[in-house]
Amino acid sequence: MPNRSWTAPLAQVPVHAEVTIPGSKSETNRALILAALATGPSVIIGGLEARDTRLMRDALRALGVQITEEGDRWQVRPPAEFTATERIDCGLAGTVMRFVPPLAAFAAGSTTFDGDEEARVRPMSALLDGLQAVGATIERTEDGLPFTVTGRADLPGGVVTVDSSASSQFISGLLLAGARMTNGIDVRHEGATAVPSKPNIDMTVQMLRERGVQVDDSQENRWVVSPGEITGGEFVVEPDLANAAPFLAAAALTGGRIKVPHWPARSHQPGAAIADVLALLGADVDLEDGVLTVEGTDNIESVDLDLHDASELTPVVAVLAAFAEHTSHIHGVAHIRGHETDRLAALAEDLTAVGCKVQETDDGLTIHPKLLLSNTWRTFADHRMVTAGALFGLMVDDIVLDDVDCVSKTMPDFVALWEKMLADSVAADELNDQLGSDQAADDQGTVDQGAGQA
Ligand SMILES: O=C(O)C1=C[C@@H](OP(=O)(O)O)[C@@H](O)[C@H](O)C1
Ligand SMILES: C=C(OP(=O)(O)O)C(=O)O
Repeated sequence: MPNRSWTAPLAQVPVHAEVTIPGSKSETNRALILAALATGPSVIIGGLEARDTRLMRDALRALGVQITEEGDRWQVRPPAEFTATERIDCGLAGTVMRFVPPLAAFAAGSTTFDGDEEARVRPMSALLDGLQAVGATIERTEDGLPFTVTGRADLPGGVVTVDSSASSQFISGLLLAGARMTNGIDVRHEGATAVPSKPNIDMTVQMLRERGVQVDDSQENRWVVSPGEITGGEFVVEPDLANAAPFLAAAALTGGRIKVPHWPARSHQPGAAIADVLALLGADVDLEDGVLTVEGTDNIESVDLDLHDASELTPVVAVLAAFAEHTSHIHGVAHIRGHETDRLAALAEDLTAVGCKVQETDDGLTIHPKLLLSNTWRTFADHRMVTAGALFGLMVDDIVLDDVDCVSKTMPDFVALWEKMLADSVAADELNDQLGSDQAADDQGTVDQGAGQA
């Protein structure tokens, strides 16, 4: 399919809208995996409908799981035993390539995993080493896709030491399947740097505990999952807070106001950090009755931010930094060179093309804001480069994204939601003008009347 380009619309007025964000990719795909491993049926409510979760459902079905979608209620029936399948397509989904192989390791037979061309360079070896250590057989040529998993229903499990510096998903993948292993699993991280995206591991632990699994995470860099049953049940998915970020950032950038309903009071999604990050960047942020409101002020503050725990936010923060008065620094995100694309290189290229001065560091970016120009914004098959380009295009005319469809990885309705946000903002502005002129006419009437009475 040819790439579809899209000219990001300019903000005609400061944005002013309420935006309902679809379900979290990370929670949806964990809920599906855990429902597949459970001892009884589950219902997932509000799961994300997007490419990554479609690939996950297809992968699980191929391993023998029954899934039926009725609107936003998905019924999941686990199989008595997983069945091996010829090929599983991971697309570009980290959660599929890192969470599904441990399930294939319970199937007696061989399953080959492959994915998009861009997926073949994403790191995998820590997970594959870990799976070998717990008893699976892996055939592989490189540190990545494609590879073949040959499993057994009675996978022993046990102690596994992995270097998870490149992604938290290696640990999450092993933990999610650990309770089903004969001895459970005891995962330790030993590596050059701290595990990134730690809140995502906390999310894994919490979702396991909600399903009756015992997890000991009391020691740093060690997670112990006891063998036992994973219970089914009914589970509700939170909105995807990383996908809320570009909409909320639009308020900060245009001096407008965006409200996002159903914002969780507490969440293990790294995207929850957007509220604090936007406050640091100068916006007014308020959470009341489950609605997060971000209101832009006149300026974007420059920042010095460690995004190691919330690296999904890097593209949005980098774009905001391009509109600050002074230089900003982002660090702690070396591992995002292994995300959908090398995000540090991609952001440096796009921001340089539109006039900023950007330095890539080992683990981040230094962004000096400069004259901003129209240009092509390359998206590198990365959904977050689409949302970042849209954000940039609110302020600079004629920003053309070379491929917008890759946003379907986690938000197929992004363009519609973005354009609706802008249309609602124009409508709110016109209404405001109308109310303003009605009020002025009323005031004038009062003055005239008053004058007549005098
Ligand atoms: O477990 C998860 O659901 C995720 C973990 C993180 O990956 P890394 O640890 O590779 O950053 C995050 O960036 C990704 O979007 C989703
Ligand atoms: C890194 C991301 O995705 P994945 O789940 O494919 O790793 C992301 O969505 O920012």
